[in-house]
Amino acid sequence: MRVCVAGTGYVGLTTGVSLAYLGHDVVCVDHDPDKVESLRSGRPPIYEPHMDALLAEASERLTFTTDYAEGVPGADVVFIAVQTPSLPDGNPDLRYLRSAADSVGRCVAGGFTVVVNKSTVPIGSGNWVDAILREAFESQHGRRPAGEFSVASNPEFLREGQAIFDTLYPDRIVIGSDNPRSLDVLNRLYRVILNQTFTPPTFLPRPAELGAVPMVSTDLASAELIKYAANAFLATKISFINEIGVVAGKVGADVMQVARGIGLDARIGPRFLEPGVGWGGSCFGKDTAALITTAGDYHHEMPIVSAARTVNQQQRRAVVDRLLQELRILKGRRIGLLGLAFKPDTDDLRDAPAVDVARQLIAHGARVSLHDPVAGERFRREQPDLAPRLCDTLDEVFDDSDAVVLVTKWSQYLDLDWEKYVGLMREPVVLDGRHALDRGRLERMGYRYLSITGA
Ligand SMILES: NC(=O)c1ccc[n+]([C@@H]2O[C@H](COP(=O)([O-])OP(=O)(O)OC[C@H]3O[C@@H](n4cnc5c(N)ncnc54)[C@H](O)[C@@H]3O)[C@@H](O)[C@H]2O)c1
Ligand SMILES: O=c1ccn([C@@H]2O[C@H](COP(=O)(O)OP(=O)(O)O[C@H]3O[C@H](CO)[C@@H](O)[C@H](O)[C@H]3O)[C@@H](O)[C@H]2O)c(=O)[nH]1
Repeated sequence: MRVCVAGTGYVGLTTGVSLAYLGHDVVCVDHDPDKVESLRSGRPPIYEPHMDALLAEASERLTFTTDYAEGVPGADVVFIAVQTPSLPDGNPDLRYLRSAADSVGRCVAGGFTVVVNKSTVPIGSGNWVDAILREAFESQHGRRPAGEFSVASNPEFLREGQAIFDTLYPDRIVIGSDNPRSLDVLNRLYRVILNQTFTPPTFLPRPAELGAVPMVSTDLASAELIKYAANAFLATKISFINEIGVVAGKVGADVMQVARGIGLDARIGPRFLEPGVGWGGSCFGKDTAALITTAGDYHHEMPIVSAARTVNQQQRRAVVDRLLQELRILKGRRIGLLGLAFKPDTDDLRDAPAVDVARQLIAHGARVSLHDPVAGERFRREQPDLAPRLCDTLDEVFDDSDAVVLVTKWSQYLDLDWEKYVGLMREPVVLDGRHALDRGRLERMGYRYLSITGA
């Protein structure tokens, strides 16, 4: 099938490259000429495991361009996957979506095209995008559209760092549409994923337990709400275990044992119960804010989701409080932060807890040194005022430091030769912000091990 994808960020690029790998002809459009240039020469502008390999495998069926006219006319499906970041009032900024929909509406021609919102968009955006497409079509063609396109919602659930895995082996595919023809087109587009009949890439084998992938076919508003509800639930689950972690610290219980003990209950499940510094990233903060704002439009408060956000902010402050408790004075102290990306296996720094924690420590007068195995280059661009604190080597981070904090659970930090560094520190304090290090082992090496929950 012929596919066009607007936006080549984490979602758009993953969608475009994966669909090309699966045999579709894909044109990816981005308004940023630097990204397009980089992709044309086979270099993904983002760090995502396996992306360069899949890009190379799918390159024959992939085109990158800044021009919608190269991809939209004659496409069976056009995905809109542009960013929808938060405005200060919590509403998503829809200007990129508006602009993309306008460009698509002007170019759509020939046959029937399903225009799919893959961006996470407020409830009702399907209708809004439909109206923009119609206006743009009319201004371009001088007549009203007569069934050339239909809008559908196909929310994305991929996790950064596992984006290609999640696309090829999703837990489910959700389609919101009231048009049977659109449903049929999207069913055909996704058939090989739904039935798992494609040949997996050698570097990403199919999980043994995976059967057919369920498809949830529903109306536009329900599909849009499914996306927000999923993210709000996951964010709340993490905040819940973090809140339990605080109580565990006070009563002398081990939150990891508690997480295991509740997670074995099939009704609760073991995933997303890892306590620590809390969630960050481009989605949970933005999407919980948008959900609360949407509910507010209907004069409804969302106390559970609001509390999940409050707890998450408290977790970031808890890092500083724990260091204050241990070191008493932070002024002049040298504190190293291990990990800047909001999670391992990505270079994404959006709403990264490390950035918040670094700024809080600096406000307390600490001298902060920062390290990340992958996100350093992006950090220099996006946080220029903090960039001078970035260290190229771990020796620099540990050298003469009063404490180091594990903020991001990169495997490089878990597998570190910790013994080598203990002698470099002025005070051998390790604050394990992810409950991921081996306390006994570190203590035997001479470290003073602290966890974020107070133990
Ligand atoms: N990142 C994730 O893990 C994730 C997962 C699920 C859903 N989402 C949602 O998907 C959407 C995209 O997120 P992302 O992280 O991929 O964003 P991103 O910022 O990484 O990428 C967006 C891309 O769109 C391009 N763009 C912006 N306006 C454009 C236009 N008018 N025409 C063409 N290109 C344009 C930008 O240059 C950029 O390359 C958001 O709504 C997000 O909430 C993200
Ligand atoms: O038990 C856990 C699990 C995660 N996190 C943190 O939560 C954040 C988000 O992690 P994750 O969900 O793995 O990453 P994202 O790439 O942000 O993916 C989320 O957000 C995407 C964007 O909407 C959705 O598509 C995904 O389904 C959803 O998991 C990160 O800071 C993690 O460190 C924890 O603190 N504890």
